[in-house]
Amino acid sequence: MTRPIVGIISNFTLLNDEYPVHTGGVMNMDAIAQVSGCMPLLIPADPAHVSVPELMAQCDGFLLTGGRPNVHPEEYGEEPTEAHGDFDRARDAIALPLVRACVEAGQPFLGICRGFQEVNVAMGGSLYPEIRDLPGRMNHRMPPDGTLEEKFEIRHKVSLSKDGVFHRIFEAEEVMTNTLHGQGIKDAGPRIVIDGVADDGTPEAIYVKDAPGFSASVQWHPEWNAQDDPVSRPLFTAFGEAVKAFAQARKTRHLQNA
Ligand SMILES: N[C@@H](CCC(=O)NCCCC(=O)O)C(=O)O
Repeated sequence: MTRPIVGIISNFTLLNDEYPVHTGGVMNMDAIAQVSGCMPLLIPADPAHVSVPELMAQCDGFLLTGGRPNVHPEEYGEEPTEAHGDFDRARDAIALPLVRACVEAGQPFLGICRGFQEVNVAMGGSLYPEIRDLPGRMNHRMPPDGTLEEKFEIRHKVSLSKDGVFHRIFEAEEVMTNTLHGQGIKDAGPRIVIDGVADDGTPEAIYVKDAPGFSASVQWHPEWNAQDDPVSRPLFTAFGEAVKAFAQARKTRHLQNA
């Protein structure tokens, strides 16, 4: 039996500073294959290569991965400044309409870090360019130097809404997470529910109100140590179950209409 397919939204990278490639972290693939129980398929996030309807037809769910470049502020009605850093307009052009199409169709997605920010922007929200510059906020960026273990180290608490979506997934009202981001949610989109926050008030866990499918998204990186981490594992398991249910329902519909 074939596994349901999870499209992994890639990042544009210049290999050796010159050779253009679409990349996806192996830890994302491991999490989807080994914890969610689905087949990971790397998606070139560029409308020159793929369209949203094609992706929706071929994949059963999507992992909106982390990525260094920031969502372009024009997507939420602001002018770019130096503080906004680098962009990936091709990924914006695929990921943002893909989120809206998935919400509409009830197709599951899991947003991680940049992916979490994409979900908020796609649903009408905005972002701060650099949250460590805001009064009372801590630095959520990874240490600039050090090993991968040090960069992905568990660094802060996230408090979850009682009886909310994430409380039910984790069976806990507080979880400990890593943190590797500079931006953060400014205004939440009208249907974005902030279901988890860090101690400094930074939104960390969201979902889309009344979305018919799985839409949980997190500002941290659960793909790190996904098999063993007590927070990552239930999140990828819940996502996998949602993708399997969506794939099965779609198959049943196709058979009924054949
Ligand atoms: N650009 C955003 C999102 C940060 C993010 O996704 N970081 C992960 C980077 C992982 C990598 O380098 O591949 C921000 O800084 O807020």
